Amino acid sequence: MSEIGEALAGSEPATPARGQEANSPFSTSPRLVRAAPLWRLLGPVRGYLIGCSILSALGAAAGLAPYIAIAEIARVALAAESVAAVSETIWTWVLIGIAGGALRLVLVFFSSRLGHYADAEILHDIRVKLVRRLGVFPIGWFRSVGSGAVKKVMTTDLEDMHQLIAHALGEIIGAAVAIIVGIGYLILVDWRMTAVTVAALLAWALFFKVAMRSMSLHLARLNAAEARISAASVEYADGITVVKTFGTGGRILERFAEAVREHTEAFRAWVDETRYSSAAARLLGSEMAVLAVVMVTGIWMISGDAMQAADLLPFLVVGIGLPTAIMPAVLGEQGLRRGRLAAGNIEDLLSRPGIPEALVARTPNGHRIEFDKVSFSYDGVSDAVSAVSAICEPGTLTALVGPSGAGKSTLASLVPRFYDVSAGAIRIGGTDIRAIPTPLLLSSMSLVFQDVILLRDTVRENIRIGRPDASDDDVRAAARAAQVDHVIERLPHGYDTPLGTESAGLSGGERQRLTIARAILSDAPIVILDEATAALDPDSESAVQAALAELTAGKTVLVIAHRLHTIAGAHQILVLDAGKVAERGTHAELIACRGLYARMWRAQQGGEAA
Ligand SMILES: Nc1ncnc2c1ncn2[C@@H]1O[C@H](COP(=O)(O)OP(=O)(O)OP(=O)(O)O)[C@@H](O)[C@H]1O
Repeated sequence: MSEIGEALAGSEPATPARGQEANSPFSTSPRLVRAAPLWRLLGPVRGYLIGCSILSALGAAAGLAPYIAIAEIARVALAAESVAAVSETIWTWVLIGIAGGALRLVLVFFSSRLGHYADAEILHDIRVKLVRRLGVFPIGWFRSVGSGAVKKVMTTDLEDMHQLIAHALGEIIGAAVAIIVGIGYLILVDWRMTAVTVAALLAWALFFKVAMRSMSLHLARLNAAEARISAASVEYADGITVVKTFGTGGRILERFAEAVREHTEAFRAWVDETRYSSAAARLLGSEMAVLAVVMVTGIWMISGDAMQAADLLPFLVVGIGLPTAIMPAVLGEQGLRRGRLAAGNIEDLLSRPGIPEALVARTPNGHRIEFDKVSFSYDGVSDAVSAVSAICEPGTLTALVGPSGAGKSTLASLVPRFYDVSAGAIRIGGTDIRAIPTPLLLSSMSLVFQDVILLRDTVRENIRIGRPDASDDDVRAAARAAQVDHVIERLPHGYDTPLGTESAGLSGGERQRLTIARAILSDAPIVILDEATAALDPDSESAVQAALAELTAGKTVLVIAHRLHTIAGAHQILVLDAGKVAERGTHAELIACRGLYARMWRAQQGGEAA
């Protein structure tokens, strides 16, 4: 529990996101790409980015100097009677050209460094915020959204942010400044020729705009498809055992294929939409097209004495370079668009409400659990748990039994607030659990679930999660109490053996006892067990039962059990049926009343005897 508690302790209050649209990884509707989330997210590094932009702008302006110098040298030389007469001016332009080129290198270098500083800082900041935020989401949210969608935000969206901050921003600003300075210079040379050149560029821009018309929509569709592929891949990897066992992977592979198909279709639609206009734009925007326009107009003006021949040179040197300068701006714009989309997704995740925390936090007085007319519905339509009332006293064991789907796991998961009750209240020590700070609530209970979750860490650290400050001796004592000490000693590096996904070859029962050792170490006063001894062989089961007896002694214990003989000694048994408490009492009382429990007991005894 304490790892969850720690994540929660570091949580930050949610920042409400303004003006957000329904968005991709967490919904299927396409997002409107907006700048506001990006602007807010980049808040901490705006200083760096402004510096990076200024240096990039100055670098781009300086980068034009060599071209302008070449054009000016040619103009001066052509206009002069002898080159010797203008040699001083020519050398000045040579120096300006060389200095401009050198300055550009220096400025671009520092601009890029600032961009990467900003990138490293903001991505670290966002990653930390995201991880903290994930810690405050109700577990139910992860189940409904899928870890693949979260993974997409943590990988693809962060990569898009990196591309934007470290590369696209500088490229866009550099290109914009190069175009403005270039056009400004050409206006000084001849405004009429400049007008013709700019008109050619505008025609190109128009074609490109048409080509990019539905880019935003397609990008959102591609984005959503990527999220689905990611979710399906994670599902496939998680369920690989089932997939291999049954050969085809059935629905999982179908979902994966569906996501890939959707991605291909979205990509094809995007290519179809843009291929003609983009090809035409490329042709019109190529240097040759602009050169043709400049040459024809220039020669026409020169032959009509409307312009001097030397004035054509700047248009040939600088003017035809403008389309080349536009491309980085266009590519950078795509980076900006992706970055804005990514920022929207990230902000969505950061602003998603976590578990609501009470304004006035209260501390429970003891560890008595009280269910007071508790109802809960997953879909808001039908109740999975309906008006359940019960009291679990400290030092007693309450068992939840009932047919499959009766609501046992749901009721148990309401106690650690994996979900919040829809009606009624759960109190611990007389305090509504919604008023208890979540880290305190979670640290007051040990949860031992059917799914054994071991982390990629040593055996020792896997147990120590239960109490991070526990000494090695405490860890060993907990392992002994959980009957797993001798198993650990036999591992290649004992307590220092790293556990991978295969958990160093530990059996199911041994893995379960490891998590029980973790719970014993945390020594929380409330224990919730969900099917802890399911699917074990008799030897493992008796070892696990002994470990559990050690864990639960003197605690407030809530056990979900299918095999009734394991809870026949419970102080109280709640028999759930269709979300309601159908019967309650001790084993003897329930057998005597010959109801649902007695039937289940007889059926199991018969089954076991057979
Ligand atoms: N995450 C979920 N989303 C929607 N419905 C759910 C979810 N989990 C359970 N349910 C539904 O809620 C009801 C109660 O399920 P729950 O898992 O609590 O029953 P259970 O008694 O623990 O069953 P089992 O013994 O089979 O584990 C069932 O109808 C189930 O389909």
